[in-house]
Amino acid sequence: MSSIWKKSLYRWGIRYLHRSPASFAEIKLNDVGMDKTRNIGIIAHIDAGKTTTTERMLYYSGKTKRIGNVDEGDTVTDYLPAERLRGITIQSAAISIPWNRHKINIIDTPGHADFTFEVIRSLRVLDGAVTILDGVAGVESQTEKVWKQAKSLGIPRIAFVNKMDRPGAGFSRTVKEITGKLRTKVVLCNLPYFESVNGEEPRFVGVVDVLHKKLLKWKPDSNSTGDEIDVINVTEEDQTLHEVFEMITKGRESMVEVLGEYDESIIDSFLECDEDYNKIPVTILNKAIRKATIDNQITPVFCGASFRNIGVQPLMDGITNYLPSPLEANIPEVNISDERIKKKNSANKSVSLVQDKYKGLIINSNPQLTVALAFKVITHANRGVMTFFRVYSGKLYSNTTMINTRTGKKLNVRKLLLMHGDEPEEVRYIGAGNIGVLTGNEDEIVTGDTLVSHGPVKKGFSDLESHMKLLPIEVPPPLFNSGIEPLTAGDEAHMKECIKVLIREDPSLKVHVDEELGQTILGGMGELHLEIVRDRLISDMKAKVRLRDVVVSYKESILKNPFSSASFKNSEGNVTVEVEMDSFEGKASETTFAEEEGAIIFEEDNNIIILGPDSTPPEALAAIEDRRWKSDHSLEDIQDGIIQSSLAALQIGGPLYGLSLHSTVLRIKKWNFPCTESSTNLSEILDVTRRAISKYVEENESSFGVLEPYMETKVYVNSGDLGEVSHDLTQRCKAIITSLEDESNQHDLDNDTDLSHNVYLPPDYTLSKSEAAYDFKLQKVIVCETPLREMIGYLSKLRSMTQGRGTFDMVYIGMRRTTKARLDTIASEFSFM
Ligand SMILES: Nc1nc2c(ncn2[C@@H]2O[C@H](COP(=O)(O)OP(=O)(O)OP(=O)(O)O)[C@@H](O)[C@H]2O)c(=O)[nH]1
Repeated sequence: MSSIWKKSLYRWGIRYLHRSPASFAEIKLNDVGMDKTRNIGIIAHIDAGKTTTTERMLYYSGKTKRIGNVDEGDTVTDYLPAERLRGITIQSAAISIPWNRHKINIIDTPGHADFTFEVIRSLRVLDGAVTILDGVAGVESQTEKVWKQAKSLGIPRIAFVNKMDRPGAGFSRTVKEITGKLRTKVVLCNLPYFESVNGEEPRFVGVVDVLHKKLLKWKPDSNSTGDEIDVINVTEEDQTLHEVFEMITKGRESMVEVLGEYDESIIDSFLECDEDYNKIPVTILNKAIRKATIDNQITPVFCGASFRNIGVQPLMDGITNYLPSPLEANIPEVNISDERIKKKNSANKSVSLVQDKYKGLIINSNPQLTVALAFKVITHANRGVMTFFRVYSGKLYSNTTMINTRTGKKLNVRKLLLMHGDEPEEVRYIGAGNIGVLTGNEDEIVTGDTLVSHGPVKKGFSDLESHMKLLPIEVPPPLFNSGIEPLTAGDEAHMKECIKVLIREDPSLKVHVDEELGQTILGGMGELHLEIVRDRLISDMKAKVRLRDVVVSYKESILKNPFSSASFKNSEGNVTVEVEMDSFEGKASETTFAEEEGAIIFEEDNNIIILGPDSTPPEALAAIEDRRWKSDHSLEDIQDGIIQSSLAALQIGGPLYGLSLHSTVLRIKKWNFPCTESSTNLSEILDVTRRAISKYVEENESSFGVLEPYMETKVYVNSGDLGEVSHDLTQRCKAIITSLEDESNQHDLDNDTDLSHNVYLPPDYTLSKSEAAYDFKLQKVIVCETPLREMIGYLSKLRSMTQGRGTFDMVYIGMRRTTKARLDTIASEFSFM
């Protein structure tokens, strides 16, 4: 009893029978209320199908007239030439689409680990995320990484198990990995449906909608765009669909069990419905799923095959049904700071800016004020500098004034745009909860800046308003370096201009000039990252430059504390600075200091600078007290100057190879400055600080050593290849193997509780019949720690050892000391860093 079930679909709001280009024309996207807005990101491992799925969403919403394909290089979201050429996403594209009388602002993010920063900055402005998983590969490393980041920001997620059409796809296996590796409870909204025609292998043709008790089948025809869906009512009486009915009943039963833990209304409804799972109304279930998802208690799971145009529309419904509106989202903290230097309070070890925290202030208590976060700055070939921002409160209007609270500078808001991939739409304002673009203001805004405005009202900014700061965006450290030089001296000015543009766009790209060698060094997240930078410089920006080989980013650090300090005085003897150094392991932000109550602690590039509580000269404090302070510079100016100068000195480098210092604690033990004289120059204390640090470094050269980046590496191989691959890892790659595990149960090792225990998991039909399933059972995971340098080009080596079957992934774990033996091998690479 198959029917095209048009009317009922509309009743539950789904518009997926006929794509209607004008479906939302009656409602202007910019006027959709906050409650009907969804800011979502699409996150996943590389190649899981994010762009493919996004393209379908654009098409079904009526936003595009044809489906773009990654493999043909004609997608809307991957619009950079480098993206289309490589078939990967590099920049997060922002696009607004209508669906279900809602507006979905989608950000399609890159999956490659080299572009993790792009994902992090996008996550900061999202209210919810769709995690796309490859049904064959399951939960991959980058998915785990971005999932954790989304979780730490409190962003609710739904999961989409994609590529269900591929041989070896395992829905239930992937769900087990979701619960195991991602540690979340799940509610399975859709189950995969396979059909066998004429005794052929079963083919994935649709999904079982557990909530609505329907079977949704898409046309298997390869020319079908997936607009038409055969919607079949599943009832107990229909014997032909007996199996599907069973799936729905079991699916609902486990849904009720999982949701019942959070929501009593589910249990009440179950009892009212004579304990019949199939009688519980959809509205009750939907409400409970929505609440538990927004509270980050569960993850709703959908499945499909985007490439075959199967299963995308129910996922879109899931977005509007279960992900939060900006009103329900986890609003980032707002800090009010009147300090120009970052302070870290030793008592709570927080690196956030001190002073009062007004959590939730923006939306709730000051709706008139417009507060926005600039999360991305790009330079467009025709439109110039474009700043992507998210408005958290109020409305940002064109032709008004705003203040950048980082610099305290007032800026003009000229043109405002809503972006649809590369297509702009000029608008008069962008309201709270939305993502927009402002043009102009070159060099005035960088990623992470907070922008405050009074909207169209002309008035000045109070002290409080001009010091508001939304939680900043953390920039990961660069792991690879490459020297860059102009082809001729005449090309240098243009090279510098181009680098400036790239750095403004991408804060994970670092530039450093080695004064001694006269060499400019670019630092990036990976080989691909720097390769793309080179392509952009040479092909897009026409810079005449040469980039040297990409090498790992090494650092120097003090390895043993000599318990001495160094002091430096200027020639008149009235400015002095005394310093000492120490080191720490791990992340600066997680390092604790026992006795630093009252100290100013500044952290950058994983170095910590401490202005101890007793470092300020008692004469200076007395001069402030007795109003004898005459200097043109305040105490804060001097402290700020000392910190900035220390930072520069740490960048200049260590005594061994001139590599920048890392994991170093620099203590300013004492400083003095003639504050009762007006004419003293601030630059004097900056110079003395730098010289005191150089003196310390020179005097303690023997205590310094080299650090190199280490990765936690997971290598996936068949058991037959285990011996050769392990041997190669330990011998050639200098790996320390920490464990050897079976792929199939790897996720259960760390955690005893099986979060999938009461979830109904249908049999994975395709698995037992496919070669891939066989491989999966035999797959082993070698978990090890490796120096990053030895992993360059590892994939091709691994492939040749495993007949192309082995894969690996790695995550940066920190800088480690380089052994003497390794130093001899790698020291030649230091010359161009
Ligand atoms: N068989 C099959 N292939 C798919 C499916 N979805 C995507 N693909 C293919 O998988 C490859 C990767 O798809 P993308 O959409 O570029 O994946 P992505 O996650 O956006 O990749 P990055 O942007 O590079 O991170 C392409 O060759 C797609 O055609 C699917 O449902 N089934």
